[in-house]
Amino acid sequence: MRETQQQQQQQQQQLEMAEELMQQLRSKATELLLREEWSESIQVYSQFINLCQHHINETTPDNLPKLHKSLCLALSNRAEARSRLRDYAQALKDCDEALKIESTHFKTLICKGKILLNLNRYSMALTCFRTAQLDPQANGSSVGLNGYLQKCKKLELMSKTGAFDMSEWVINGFRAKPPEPAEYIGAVEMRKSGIRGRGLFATKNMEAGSLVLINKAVATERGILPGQDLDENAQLVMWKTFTETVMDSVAKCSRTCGLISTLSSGEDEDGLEVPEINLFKPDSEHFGYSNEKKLDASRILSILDVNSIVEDSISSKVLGKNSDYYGVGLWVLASFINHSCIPNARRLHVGDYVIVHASRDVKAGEELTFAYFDVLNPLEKRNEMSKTWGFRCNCRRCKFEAELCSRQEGVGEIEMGFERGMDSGAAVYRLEEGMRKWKVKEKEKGYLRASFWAAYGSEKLMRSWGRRIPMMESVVDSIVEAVGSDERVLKMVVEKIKKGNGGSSVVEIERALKLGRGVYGKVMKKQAMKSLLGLGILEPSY
Ligand SMILES: C[S@@+](CC[C@H](N)C(=O)[O-])C[C@H]1O[C@@H](n2cnc3c(N)ncnc32)[C@H](O)[C@@H]1O
Repeated sequence: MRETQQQQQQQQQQLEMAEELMQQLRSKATELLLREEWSESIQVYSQFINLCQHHINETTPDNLPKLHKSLCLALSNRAEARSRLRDYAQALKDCDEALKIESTHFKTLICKGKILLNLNRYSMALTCFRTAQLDPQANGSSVGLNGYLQKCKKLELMSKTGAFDMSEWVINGFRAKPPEPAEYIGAVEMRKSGIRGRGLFATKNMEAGSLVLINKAVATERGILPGQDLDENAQLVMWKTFTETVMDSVAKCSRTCGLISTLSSGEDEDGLEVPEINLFKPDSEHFGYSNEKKLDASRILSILDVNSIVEDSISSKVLGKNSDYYGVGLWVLASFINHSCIPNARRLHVGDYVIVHASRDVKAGEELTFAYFDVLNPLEKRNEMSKTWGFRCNCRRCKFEAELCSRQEGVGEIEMGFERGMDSGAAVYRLEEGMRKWKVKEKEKGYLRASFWAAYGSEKLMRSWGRRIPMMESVVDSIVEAVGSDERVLKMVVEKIKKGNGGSSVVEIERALKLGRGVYGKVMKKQAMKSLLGLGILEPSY
C-alpha cells in the first residue's frame, strides 16, 4: 500500500517536473519567435514538441485537451518559423500535424495559406483561408484574412486566364509597388525542338503582345554594380549567393528539386526526356520526377550555367531601375525556351516573375523563342555572343546568312566597310542593291536588315539618303517580321510620329501601338501604352 503511494507520488513529481520543463521551453521558444530568431526557436519548439508528444502518451484523459492545444500551437509556431526560413516542405508538414489536432486552427490555416500562396498553389491557399473564415477568431482579424482572401481569388483567376495588366503601374510612372502577377501557362506545349533539345511551342495563333507564360523564380539575386572594375568581382559574389540560394531550395523542397532536375545540364541535350507540361502548372499535385537523377552540387552548377538568365535592359527600364542594375535568376519553365536570332517572344521581369509574351504574331505550331543576346547584330558578332553562352546557334537566320556569306563575298565586304567607317547610307544602299542581285527573298531581307541595324537605325541615314533607300516603314516591317518588336525599332517609329507634330495618321499610331505591345506585352489601357511609348501628349489626328 505504502509502495503504491510512493510510486504515485514519484509519478506526480515527474509529471510536475515535465510540466515545468515544458512551460520553460514554451516561453523560451515564444520569446525567440518574437525576436525573429527563427532557427533557434525551431530548435526549442522541437524539444517542446517531442516532450509534449511523449507526455500525451503518459497523461490522464482530463489532461489531454490542454496538451493537445499546446502541441497544436507549438506546431503552428514552428511552421511559421520554418516558413520564414523558406523551408516550406517542413513547414507544411507541421501545419498538417497541427490541423490533425484542430482542423480549423486559425493561426495554422493562415500560416498554411500564406505558404501555399508563396508556392503559387492558389486554389489550395484559397481553401485554407476559406476554412479559416469558419473559425471564431476570424471575426477579430477579419481585415487581414479578407485581404488574403481577395488576393488569393485575384491570383487564382489570373493564373487561369492570364489577365495580368500593368496599366496602373505604367500610368503611375512605375513609382508605386509593381503589380503582383500569378504564375500562368498559356497556349503552349513542350516538344522536341528542331533547334536543340526540348522547346516550347504555340498551340494556338497568338497576336503580338499575347501572354505566353508567367513564371516565378526559384531564386534571384539583384544589385547595383557601380563602376567597371567592381563589376566582375561583385558579379561573382552575386553569382555565389545565387547558387547557394538555389542549392538551399533544392535541399528543402522536393518539388523544386524535381523541377530543376528536368533542366538541361548541357550534356546530350537532344537525348533528354520531354517532361509533362502539367508538372509546371501552379496548382500541380504532380511531383513526378525520378530520384535517380539526384541533384548533386556539381550538377546544379552545370544546370545553372545553362539555364540562368540575366534580367535584360528593357526590364530594368520598365522597372524604373538605373543602368548599373544587374539581376540574375532561374525560372524553370522559361528555361525551356530556346534562343533564336529570329525570335518571336520577349521576356520582361516584374518582381520575382518573368513574363513572356509574343513579340510578333505567332502561328499555332511555331516554336516560341526569345533572344538570349542582342540579335540586331551581324552574323559574326552573334556567333561570338552565342559562343559565350556555350552553343553555336542553329537558327534559320544563322544558317541562311552563313550560306549566303560563303556564296557572296559582298556581304562580308559591306560589313567590313561599315566597321571601318563607311557611311551608313552607303552601306544600306550597297546591301539593298546586293539583296536584289543575290535574289534574296522578301522574308530573308529582314534577316540581313536586322544584321545591319546599326546602319539602318542611324538618324543620318534617313536625312541624307532619302529616296535611294527603301522607306522606313517597309524596313521596319521586314525587320519586325524577322526578329519581332524591338525597343530601338519602336523608338524610330515613335520619333517619326513625334516629328509629325500630331499630323500622324491612325494607321501610324496603331502601328506604333502594335510594336509597343510586341515590346512590352499587352498593356490593357491604351493611355498607359501611349505613355509607355512617350506618345502620351500626342493625340492622333482622328
Ligand atoms: C535554357 S536551355 C534551352 C532549353 C534546352 N533546349 C533544353 O532542352 O533544355 C539553353 C540551351 O539550349 C540550347 N540552345 C538554345 N538555343 C539554341 C540555339 N539557337 N542553337 C543551338 N542551341 C541552342 C543550348 O544548348 C543552350 O545551352
